[in-house]
Amino acid sequence: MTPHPSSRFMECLQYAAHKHRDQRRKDPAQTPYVNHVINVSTILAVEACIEDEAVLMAAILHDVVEDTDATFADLEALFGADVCGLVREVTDDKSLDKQERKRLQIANAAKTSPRAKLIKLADKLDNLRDLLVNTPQGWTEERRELYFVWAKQVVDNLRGTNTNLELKLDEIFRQRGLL
Ligand SMILES: Nc1nc2c(ncn2[C@@H]2O[C@H](COP(=O)(O)OP(=O)(O)O)[C@@H](OP(=O)(O)OP(=O)(O)O)[C@H]2O)c(=O)[nH]1
Ligand SMILES: [Mn+2]
Repeated sequence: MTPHPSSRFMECLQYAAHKHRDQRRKDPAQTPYVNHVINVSTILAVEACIEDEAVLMAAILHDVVEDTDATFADLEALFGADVCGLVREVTDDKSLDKQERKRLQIANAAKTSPRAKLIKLADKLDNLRDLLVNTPQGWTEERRELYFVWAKQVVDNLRGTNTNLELKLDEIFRQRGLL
């Protein structure tokens, strides 16, 4: 039988597309935000060969609490405690100021579970691939460069999780002279 996406997975896609519907990425083309979360889940399925469905679902939902009116209670009711817990692990606390959130991403990366680390690696890979070709609107060259430096500090605390993803991230860091 041909494998097919589960109805749970399809509902995740539909939910994320709906919640992020008015949000755009910061690239000059103002790509719909949902493209990013689809990229992250696709990186995990295709490039990291992850078959753990809760991880692929949490990748689709990874920015939905941070960036929309969705709550963890919503995710738990709709998609269950496992998926919700993974999203919780990769969600920044938006009540903190930006500098503190950036510092905590580095510090908390090491304490994250291996399944949530996969999502974080794929998230950074997609953001960095985008930054190689685009400067987000309103960013200076210096800010773009500092994002690569910061992302490497986060990734350094996620290592030992997935060889494929780490090799691809390292290729980018090498290209930028950081490795
Ligand atoms: N590269 C890139 N990033 C974009 C774009 N549009 C939005 N972003 C988001 O911007 C964040 C980086 O910008 P910052 O100024 O450092 O952070 P902030 O948005 O949280 O204030 C990334 O979040 P992050 O905290 O690193 O990860 P996450 O929020 O995606 O988990 C990324 O998801 C885009 O067009 N290109
Ligand atoms: Mn993201």
